[in-house]
Amino acid sequence: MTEQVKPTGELLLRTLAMPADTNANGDIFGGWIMSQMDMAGGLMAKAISRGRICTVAVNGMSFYRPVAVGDAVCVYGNVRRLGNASMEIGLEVWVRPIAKGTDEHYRVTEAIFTYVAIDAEGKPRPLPKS
Ligand SMILES: CC(=O)SCCNC(=O)CCNC(=O)[C@H](O)C(C)(C)COP(=O)(O)OP(=O)(O)OC[C@H]1O[C@@H](n2cnc3c(N)ncnc32)[C@H](O)[C@@H]1OP(=O)(O)O
Repeated sequence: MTEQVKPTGELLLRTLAMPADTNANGDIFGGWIMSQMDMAGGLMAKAISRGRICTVAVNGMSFYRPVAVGDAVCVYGNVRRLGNASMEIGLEVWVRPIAKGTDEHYRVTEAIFTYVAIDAEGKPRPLPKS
């Protein structure tokens, strides 16, 4: 893993890791983190496509460091590729362990999520031109 000093992309979502989101080790459950990423990327995909979307693929998912209860969890996104109906969005999760009272800010997870713009019948629709 290459240590990044700052996030890539736009801040899409900020939330707090809660006790209900822990796994058997007492750390935050990876599925919860993926869900936050999907929501954040989905927000960006909806804005780009100006309408309904669905998630079709998740690639290159890497978990670098654990997330603890009380951490501020921030999801950043950047557009990697726009196709006819599809959108590849690079997502990074960064943590601020605010409960520790430090200025630390580090990347814990990244992945590329692919979304497809769909119409009311769930069929792919072309992305708007501008
Ligand atoms: C919140 C949530 O959404 S949870 C996740 C739930 N997700 C779903 O229910 C999605 C289920 N999948 C589907 O309904 C269908 O696969 C659809 C509607 C997304 C796509 O239907 P398809 O018949 O595959 O459409 P088609 O072959 O025309 O592909 C449409 C676009 O999606 C892309 N695509 C489809 N499947 C994938 C995939 N697995 N990975 C990457 N891109 C994909 C295609 O490359 C194409 O991109 P382009 O238009 O930019 O060239």
